[in-house]
Amino acid sequence: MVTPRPRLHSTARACDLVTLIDKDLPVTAETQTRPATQIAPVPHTGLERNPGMELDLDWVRAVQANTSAIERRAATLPGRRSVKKEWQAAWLLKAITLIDLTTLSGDDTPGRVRRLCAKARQPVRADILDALGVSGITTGAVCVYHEMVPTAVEALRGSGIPVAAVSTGFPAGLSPFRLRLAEIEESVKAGADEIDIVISRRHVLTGDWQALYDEMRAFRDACGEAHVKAILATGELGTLRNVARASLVCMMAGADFIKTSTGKESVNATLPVSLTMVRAIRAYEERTGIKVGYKPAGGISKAKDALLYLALMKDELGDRWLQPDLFRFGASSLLGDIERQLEHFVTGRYSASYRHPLA
Ligand SMILES: O=C[C@H](O)COP(=O)(O)O
Repeated sequence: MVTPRPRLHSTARACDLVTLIDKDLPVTAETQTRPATQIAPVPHTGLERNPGMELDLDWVRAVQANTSAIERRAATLPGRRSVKKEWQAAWLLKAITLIDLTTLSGDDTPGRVRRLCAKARQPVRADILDALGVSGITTGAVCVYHEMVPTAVEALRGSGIPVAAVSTGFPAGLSPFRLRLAEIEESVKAGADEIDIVISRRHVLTGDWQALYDEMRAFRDACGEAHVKAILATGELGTLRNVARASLVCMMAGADFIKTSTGKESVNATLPVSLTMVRAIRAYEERTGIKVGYKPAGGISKAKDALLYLALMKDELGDRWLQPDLFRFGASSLLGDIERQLEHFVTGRYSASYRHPLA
Protein backbone atom coordinates (compact mmCIF):
# COMPACT_ATOMS: atom_id res chain seq x y z
CA MET A 1 0.00 0.00 0.00
CA VAL A 2 1.39 3.39 -0.94
CA THR A 3 1.40 5.88 1.93
CA PRO A 4 0.83 9.44 0.73
CA ARG A 5 3.40 11.85 2.06
CA PRO A 6 1.83 14.02 4.78
CA ARG A 7 1.25 17.65 3.92
CA LEU A 8 2.38 20.20 6.44
CA HIS A 9 -0.33 22.51 7.73
CA SER A 10 0.49 26.09 6.91
CA THR A 11 0.50 26.93 10.63
CA ALA A 12 3.02 24.24 11.46
CA ARG A 13 6.45 25.11 10.24
CA ALA A 14 9.08 22.85 11.70
CA CYS A 15 11.09 25.66 13.25
CA ASP A 16 7.96 26.89 15.05
CA LEU A 17 7.43 23.46 16.46
CA VAL A 18 10.90 23.20 17.87
CA THR A 19 10.67 26.69 19.31
CA LEU A 20 7.45 25.67 20.96
CA ILE A 21 9.06 22.64 22.51
CA ASP A 22 11.89 24.76 23.83
CA LYS A 23 9.72 27.64 24.96
CA ASP A 24 6.76 25.98 26.52
CA LEU A 25 8.60 23.02 27.94
CA PRO A 26 11.89 22.94 29.77
CA VAL A 27 15.24 22.54 28.10
CA THR A 28 18.58 21.79 29.60
CA ALA A 29 21.81 23.50 28.70
CA GLU A 30 22.56 20.42 26.64
CA THR A 31 19.44 20.61 24.47
CA GLN A 32 19.74 24.37 24.10
CA THR A 33 23.13 24.13 22.49
CA ARG A 34 22.17 21.27 20.18
CA PRO A 35 20.78 21.85 16.69
CA ALA A 36 17.15 22.68 17.23
CA THR A 37 15.83 19.59 15.50
CA GLN A 38 17.85 17.21 17.67
CA ILE A 39 15.58 16.98 20.66
CA ALA A 40 16.77 13.95 22.59
CA PRO A 41 16.12 12.69 26.12
CA VAL A 42 18.38 13.86 28.91
CA PRO A 43 20.43 10.87 30.08
CA HIS A 44 18.91 9.40 33.22
CA THR A 45 22.26 9.33 34.96
CA GLY A 46 22.70 13.10 35.32
CA LEU A 47 20.62 13.51 38.46
CA GLU A 48 21.89 13.09 41.99
CA ARG A 49 20.28 9.87 43.25
CA ASN A 50 18.01 9.81 46.24
CA PRO A 51 20.17 8.50 49.10
CA GLY A 52 17.13 8.14 51.34
CA MET A 53 17.08 8.95 55.04
CA GLU A 54 16.28 7.35 58.37
CA LEU A 55 12.66 6.28 58.71
CA ASP A 56 10.87 9.21 60.34
CA LEU A 57 7.73 7.62 61.76
CA ASP A 58 6.44 10.87 63.23
CA TRP A 59 6.47 12.43 59.77
CA VAL A 60 4.83 9.37 58.21
CA ARG A 61 2.03 9.28 60.79
CA ALA A 62 1.45 13.01 60.46
CA VAL A 63 0.71 12.67 56.74
CA GLN A 64 -2.96 13.04 55.89
CA ALA A 65 -4.82 13.18 52.57
CA ASN A 66 -8.01 15.17 52.17
CA THR A 67 -9.71 12.84 49.71
CA SER A 68 -12.62 15.08 48.74
CA ALA A 69 -10.33 18.11 48.19
CA ILE A 70 -7.94 15.99 46.11
CA GLU A 71 -10.78 14.57 44.05
CA ARG A 72 -12.25 18.03 43.50
CA ARG A 73 -8.91 19.38 42.36
CA ALA A 74 -8.32 16.37 40.08
CA ALA A 75 -11.74 16.89 38.49
CA THR A 76 -10.78 20.44 37.47
CA LEU A 77 -7.54 19.37 35.78
CA PRO A 78 -8.98 18.46 32.35
CA GLY A 79 -10.41 21.98 31.99
CA ARG A 80 -7.39 23.91 33.23
CA ARG A 81 -5.17 23.81 30.15
CA SER A 82 -6.09 23.43 26.54
CA VAL A 83 -3.09 22.69 24.38
CA LYS A 84 -3.89 22.91 20.69
CA LYS A 85 -2.24 22.76 17.28
CA GLU A 86 1.54 23.38 17.27
CA TRP A 87 1.63 23.48 21.05
CA GLN A 88 -0.12 20.15 21.22
CA ALA A 89 2.24 18.59 18.69
CA ALA A 90 5.23 19.89 20.65
CA TRP A 91 3.87 18.52 23.92
CA LEU A 92 3.15 15.18 22.30
CA LEU A 93 6.69 14.94 20.96
CA LYS A 94 7.88 15.72 24.46
CA ALA A 95 5.59 13.02 25.87
CA ILE A 96 7.20 10.44 23.59
CA THR A 97 10.61 11.10 25.14
CA LEU A 98 9.06 10.33 28.53
CA ILE A 99 7.53 6.95 27.74
CA ASP A 100 8.80 3.72 29.23
CA LEU A 101 7.68 1.72 26.21
CA THR A 102 6.40 -1.43 27.81
CA THR A 103 5.56 -5.00 27.01
CA LEU A 104 4.62 -7.18 29.97
CA SER A 105 2.72 -10.09 28.50
CA GLY A 106 2.95 -13.78 29.19
CA ASP A 107 3.34 -14.34 25.45
CA ASP A 108 6.25 -11.89 24.97
CA THR A 109 8.85 -13.23 22.56
CA PRO A 110 12.32 -11.98 21.57
CA GLY A 111 10.83 -10.99 18.22
CA ARG A 112 8.16 -8.81 19.84
CA VAL A 113 10.74 -7.20 22.14
CA ARG A 114 13.07 -6.50 19.19
CA ARG A 115 10.21 -4.84 17.32
CA LEU A 116 9.35 -2.79 20.41
CA CYS A 117 12.98 -1.69 20.72
CA ALA A 118 13.02 -0.66 17.06
CA LYS A 119 9.95 1.43 17.81
CA ALA A 120 11.70 2.96 20.84
CA ARG A 121 14.61 4.01 18.61
CA GLN A 122 12.29 5.43 15.93
CA PRO A 123 9.02 6.12 17.77
CA VAL A 124 7.33 8.09 15.00
CA ARG A 125 7.20 7.27 11.29
CA ALA A 126 9.97 9.03 9.41
CA ASP A 127 7.57 10.78 7.02
CA ILE A 128 5.68 12.34 9.93
CA LEU A 129 8.88 13.43 11.67
CA ASP A 130 10.23 14.84 8.40
CA ALA A 131 7.07 16.88 7.96
CA LEU A 132 7.45 18.17 11.51
CA GLY A 133 11.12 18.92 10.94
CA VAL A 134 12.13 16.97 14.03
CA SER A 135 14.64 14.16 14.35
CA GLY A 136 16.55 12.28 16.97
CA ILE A 137 13.74 11.57 19.42
CA THR A 138 13.49 8.25 21.20
CA THR A 139 11.32 6.94 24.01
CA GLY A 140 12.56 7.31 27.60
CA ALA A 141 13.19 3.59 28.10
CA VAL A 142 11.95 0.13 27.20
CA CYS A 143 10.37 -1.86 30.03
CA VAL A 144 10.21 -5.67 30.00
CA TYR A 145 10.19 -8.78 32.18
CA HIS A 146 13.52 -10.20 33.30
CA GLU A 147 13.67 -12.92 30.65
CA MET A 148 13.50 -10.28 27.91
CA VAL A 149 16.28 -8.06 29.33
CA PRO A 150 19.17 -9.52 27.27
CA THR A 151 17.15 -9.19 24.05
CA ALA A 152 16.27 -5.58 24.84
CA VAL A 153 19.85 -4.72 25.84
CA GLU A 154 21.14 -6.13 22.56
CA ALA A 155 18.45 -4.45 20.47
CA LEU A 156 19.06 -1.05 22.08
CA ARG A 157 22.86 -1.17 22.05
CA GLY A 158 24.35 2.17 21.09
CA SER A 159 21.02 4.01 21.30
CA GLY A 160 21.43 5.36 24.85
CA ILE A 161 17.91 4.10 25.63
CA PRO A 162 17.86 2.43 29.05
CA VAL A 163 16.31 -0.97 29.68
CA ALA A 164 13.97 -1.23 32.65
CA ALA A 165 13.04 -4.59 34.16
CA VAL A 166 10.00 -5.20 36.32
CA SER A 167 11.07 -7.27 39.27
CA THR A 168 10.50 -8.72 42.76
CA GLY A 169 7.75 -11.11 41.76
CA PHE A 170 5.91 -8.56 39.61
CA PRO A 171 2.99 -7.95 39.70
CA ALA A 172 1.91 -9.37 43.11
CA GLY A 173 5.31 -9.27 44.82
CA LEU A 174 4.54 -12.35 46.88
CA SER A 175 7.46 -14.62 46.03
CA PRO A 176 10.04 -15.44 48.74
CA PHE A 177 12.00 -12.36 49.80
CA ARG A 178 15.42 -13.82 48.98
CA LEU A 179 14.18 -14.69 45.48
CA ARG A 180 12.90 -11.16 44.99
CA LEU A 181 16.38 -9.83 45.85
CA ALA A 182 18.00 -12.41 43.59
CA GLU A 183 15.67 -11.42 40.75
CA ILE A 184 16.85 -7.81 41.00
CA GLU A 185 20.48 -8.92 40.99
CA GLU A 186 19.93 -11.15 37.96
CA SER A 187 18.28 -8.36 35.98
CA VAL A 188 21.07 -5.92 36.82
CA LYS A 189 23.62 -8.56 35.80
CA ALA A 190 21.73 -9.03 32.52
CA GLY A 191 22.14 -5.33 31.76
CA ALA A 192 19.00 -3.62 33.10
CA ASP A 193 19.65 0.05 33.90
CA GLU A 194 16.44 0.50 35.86
CA ILE A 195 14.51 -1.84 38.11
CA ASP A 196 10.78 -1.44 38.73
CA ILE A 197 10.11 -3.21 42.04
CA VAL A 198 6.69 -3.92 43.54
CA ILE A 199 6.16 -3.27 47.22
CA SER A 200 4.36 -5.63 49.61
CA ARG A 201 0.90 -4.11 49.80
CA ARG A 202 0.24 -5.85 53.12
CA HIS A 203 2.87 -3.68 54.85
CA VAL A 204 0.84 -0.61 53.87
CA LEU A 205 -2.53 -2.14 54.66
CA THR A 206 -1.36 -3.14 58.14
CA GLY A 207 0.52 0.14 58.74
CA ASP A 208 3.83 -1.70 59.16
CA TRP A 209 5.97 1.20 57.90
CA GLN A 210 9.17 -0.26 59.32
CA ALA A 211 8.68 -3.43 57.26
CA LEU A 212 7.96 -1.40 54.11
CA TYR A 213 11.04 0.76 54.73
CA ASP A 214 13.30 -2.26 55.32
CA GLU A 215 11.99 -4.00 52.21
CA MET A 216 12.49 -0.94 50.02
CA ARG A 217 15.99 -0.38 51.45
CA ALA A 218 16.96 -3.96 50.67
CA PHE A 219 15.61 -3.64 47.11
CA ARG A 220 17.52 -0.43 46.56
CA ASP A 221 20.74 -1.97 47.86
CA ALA A 222 20.28 -4.96 45.55
CA CYS A 223 19.91 -2.58 42.58
CA GLY A 224 23.40 -1.15 43.05
CA GLU A 225 23.95 1.44 40.32
CA ALA A 226 20.66 0.67 38.60
CA HIS A 227 17.93 3.18 39.37
CA VAL A 228 14.98 1.86 41.32
CA LYS A 229 11.32 2.67 40.77
CA ALA A 230 8.95 1.70 43.57
CA ILE A 231 5.58 0.47 42.28
CA LEU A 232 3.00 1.11 44.98
CA ALA A 233 0.06 -0.67 43.25
CA THR A 234 -2.09 2.21 44.46
CA GLY A 235 -5.33 0.53 43.35
CA GLU A 236 -4.75 -1.99 46.14
CA LEU A 237 -3.79 0.41 48.94
CA GLY A 238 -7.30 1.32 50.04
CA THR A 239 -7.00 5.05 50.76
CA LEU A 240 -5.20 8.11 49.45
CA ARG A 241 -3.70 8.54 52.92
CA ASN A 242 -2.09 5.12 52.54
CA VAL A 243 -0.84 6.16 49.10
CA ALA A 244 0.71 9.34 50.57
CA ARG A 245 2.35 7.48 53.46
CA ALA A 246 3.65 4.65 51.28
CA SER A 247 5.09 7.20 48.84
CA LEU A 248 6.92 8.93 51.65
CA VAL A 249 8.29 5.72 53.20
CA CYS A 250 9.59 4.50 49.82
CA MET A 251 11.32 7.84 49.25
CA MET A 252 12.83 7.72 52.75
CA ALA A 253 14.17 4.27 51.86
CA GLY A 254 15.88 5.58 48.72
CA ALA A 255 13.47 5.08 45.81
CA ASP A 256 14.63 7.04 42.75
CA PHE A 257 11.08 7.06 41.36
CA ILE A 258 7.69 6.28 42.79
CA LYS A 259 5.29 4.61 40.35
CA THR A 260 1.55 4.15 40.64
CA SER A 261 0.75 0.72 39.30
CA THR A 262 1.77 -2.48 37.61
CA GLY A 263 -0.92 -2.13 34.95
CA LYS A 264 -2.36 -5.41 36.25
CA GLU A 265 -4.52 -4.06 39.11
CA SER A 266 -8.19 -3.39 38.44
CA VAL A 267 -7.58 0.33 39.13
CA ASN A 268 -4.31 1.74 37.83
CA ALA A 269 -3.06 5.33 37.37
CA THR A 270 -5.64 7.98 38.25
CA LEU A 271 -5.42 11.74 38.63
CA PRO A 272 -6.32 11.79 42.38
CA VAL A 273 -3.62 9.22 43.09
CA SER A 274 -1.18 11.20 40.95
CA LEU A 275 -1.92 14.43 42.81
CA THR A 276 -1.35 12.63 46.10
CA MET A 277 1.96 11.14 44.97
CA VAL A 278 3.38 14.28 43.36
CA ARG A 279 2.55 16.26 46.48
CA ALA A 280 4.43 13.68 48.53
CA ILE A 281 7.37 14.17 46.15
CA ARG A 282 7.12 17.93 46.70
CA ALA A 283 7.04 17.51 50.49
CA TYR A 284 10.07 15.22 50.35
CA GLU A 285 11.99 17.70 48.24
CA GLU A 286 11.08 20.57 50.56
CA ARG A 287 12.38 18.61 53.56
CA THR A 288 15.48 16.97 52.01
CA GLY A 289 16.34 18.92 48.86
CA ILE A 290 16.22 15.65 46.90
CA LYS A 291 14.19 15.29 43.73
CA VAL A 292 12.39 11.98 43.27
CA GLY A 293 10.86 10.97 39.95
CA TYR A 294 7.25 10.09 39.19
CA LYS A 295 5.87 7.37 36.91
CA PRO A 296 2.15 7.03 36.36
CA ALA A 297 1.52 3.63 34.78
CA GLY A 298 -1.35 1.45 33.72
CA GLY A 299 -4.25 2.41 31.49
CA ILE A 300 -2.67 5.56 30.03
CA SER A 301 -3.33 4.95 26.36
CA LYS A 302 -4.63 8.22 24.88
CA ALA A 303 -2.64 11.26 23.80
CA LYS A 304 -5.07 13.56 25.60
CA ASP A 305 -4.39 11.72 28.88
CA ALA A 306 -0.67 12.20 28.37
CA LEU A 307 -1.24 15.95 27.98
CA LEU A 308 -3.19 16.00 31.23
CA TYR A 309 -0.37 14.31 33.11
CA LEU A 310 2.22 16.70 31.67
CA ALA A 311 0.09 19.67 32.70
CA LEU A 312 -0.28 18.17 36.18
CA MET A 313 3.50 17.84 36.54
CA LYS A 314 4.10 21.37 35.25
CA ASP A 315 1.53 22.81 37.66
CA GLU A 316 2.42 20.81 40.76
CA LEU A 317 6.18 20.27 40.52
CA GLY A 318 7.39 22.57 37.76
CA ASP A 319 9.22 22.15 34.49
CA ARG A 320 12.13 20.23 35.97
CA TRP A 321 9.78 17.24 36.30
CA LEU A 322 9.20 17.14 32.55
CA GLN A 323 12.52 15.46 31.85
CA PRO A 324 13.01 11.70 31.57
CA ASP A 325 15.23 11.56 34.64
CA LEU A 326 12.25 12.70 36.74
CA PHE A 327 9.15 11.67 34.83
CA ARG A 328 8.05 8.63 32.83
CA PHE A 329 4.82 7.26 31.54
CA GLY A 330 4.56 3.49 31.97
CA ALA A 331 2.55 2.59 28.91
CA SER A 332 2.20 -0.16 26.35
CA SER A 333 -0.13 1.50 23.85
CA LEU A 334 0.11 5.28 24.40
CA LEU A 335 2.75 5.78 21.72
CA GLY A 336 0.43 4.47 18.98
CA ASP A 337 -2.22 7.08 19.78
CA ILE A 338 0.34 9.88 20.01
CA GLU A 339 1.74 8.95 16.60
CA ARG A 340 -1.79 8.91 15.21
CA GLN A 341 -2.48 12.39 16.59
CA LEU A 342 0.80 13.68 15.15
CA GLU A 343 -0.13 12.27 11.76
CA HIS A 344 -3.46 14.06 12.04
CA PHE A 345 -1.65 17.28 12.88
CA VAL A 346 0.55 16.92 9.82
CA THR A 347 -2.01 15.67 7.30
CA GLY A 348 -5.35 16.79 8.70
CA ARG A 349 -6.55 13.18 8.52
CA TYR A 350 -6.86 10.37 11.05
CA SER A 351 -5.49 7.00 10.09
CA ALA A 352 -6.56 3.64 11.47
CA SER A 353 -4.78 2.51 14.65
CA TYR A 354 -3.36 -0.54 12.86
CA ARG A 355 -1.17 1.83 10.85
CA HIS A 356 0.72 2.66 14.07
CA PRO A 357 1.83 -0.78 15.31
CA LEU A 358 4.04 -0.93 18.40
CA ALA A 359 5.56 -4.38 18.28
O1 LIG B 1 4.35 -0.23 33.74
C1 LIG B 1 3.65 -0.25 32.76
C2 LIG B 1 2.30 -0.81 32.69
O2 LIG B 1 2.30 -2.16 32.93
C3 LIG B 1 1.70 -0.52 31.37
O3 LIG B 1 0.33 -0.61 31.47
P1 LIG B 1 -0.60 -0.49 30.17
O4 LIG B 1 -0.39 -1.78 29.42
O5 LIG B 1 -1.99 -0.36 30.72
O6 LIG B 1 -0.19 0.68 29.37
